Amino acid sequence: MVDVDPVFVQAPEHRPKSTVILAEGIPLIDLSPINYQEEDTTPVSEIQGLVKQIGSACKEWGFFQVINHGVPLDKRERIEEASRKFFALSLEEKLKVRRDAVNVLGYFEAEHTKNVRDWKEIYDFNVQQPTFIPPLVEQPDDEQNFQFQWDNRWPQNPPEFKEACQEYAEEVEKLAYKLMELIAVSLGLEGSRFREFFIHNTSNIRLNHYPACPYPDLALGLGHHKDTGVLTVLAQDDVGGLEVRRKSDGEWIRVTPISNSFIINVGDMIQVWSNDAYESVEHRVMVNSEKDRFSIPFFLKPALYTDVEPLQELTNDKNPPKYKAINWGKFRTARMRSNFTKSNVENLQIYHFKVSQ
Ligand SMILES: O=C(O)CCC(=O)C(=O)O
Ligand SMILES: [Fe+2]
Repeated sequence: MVDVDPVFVQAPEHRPKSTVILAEGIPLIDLSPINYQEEDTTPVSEIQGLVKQIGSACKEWGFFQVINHGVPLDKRERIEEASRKFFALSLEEKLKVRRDAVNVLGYFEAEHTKNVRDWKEIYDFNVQQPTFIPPLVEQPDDEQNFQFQWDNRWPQNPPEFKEACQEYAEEVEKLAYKLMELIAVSLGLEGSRFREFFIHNTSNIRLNHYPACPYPDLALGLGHHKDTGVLTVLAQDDVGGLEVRRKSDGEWIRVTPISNSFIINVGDMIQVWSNDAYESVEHRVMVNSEKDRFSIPFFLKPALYTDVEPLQELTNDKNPPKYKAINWGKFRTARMRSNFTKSNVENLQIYHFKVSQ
């Protein structure tokens, strides 16, 4: 045990507990009502029921699982297979598409969450290409290295990788937009209220590989964090290890894998838009000493130029805006930087934008 690299070691209060509480309470929502072939055949009452379920899941948990979601299983299996093949390549091969401080997309094996290194390797690609970076996003430290767009870095192997990724992205993105419509309605807004923010979206998909770990009681696959984007649609395999911090009592709850389901979680930007009506929730990933684990989150994110602030319709004299506007591009860039090093400074969080009341 003494030879574990200290960069991976979690502070005692963040280490896994020996007892696991299973997530019986996490809402399981059947999305069949939005997946009728002909739209007008869906009874209104079913949609209303669904909206209600989504609204209370977002309020009480910030986390829920969905089934009958409309994403074809063959597309999901294809990207899962491509991901396994990619991570099985030699490190040298994977490093050919490694991300760096300038281009944020590609392979990365040294990610830190809250300044502790995660026991995982990842591959990121953006759904919409190219991603143009407006000049206001960041003052480059070094003009020559400043990029005006982020490009996906596709590996040569496995040969079907790019196509598998793109086909899956198209489907999972549709699901994310449907969920956003339901969320909008559940907040009393027009279903299309959020659409404008995603015209030049920066949504991305991440392939996560958590190798079996000899120190599962000291390290985490992914340290506790909240997702910064708008909404996450996560495909996890059958190994398990994801834990969510229950809002009601702060306990860490294990999310039991359900085959062909997705885990949905509210991100920081919904929290800001909804003026804290729906809050993003902390989660983390355990590793184990026997099995590798794979997961594939889709992160719905707005355009870089978006100023995210509490929506006017959701604030009033009695419920004044709790946040100042957050420029998504600046926020995202600041967070990206902090992923590169183990520093002692906390990275940028939405509460730094809280209006003092
Ligand atoms: O691997 C998982 O189950 C969760 C991944 C996650 O939370 C993330 O990548 O932000
Ligand atoms: Fe996450």
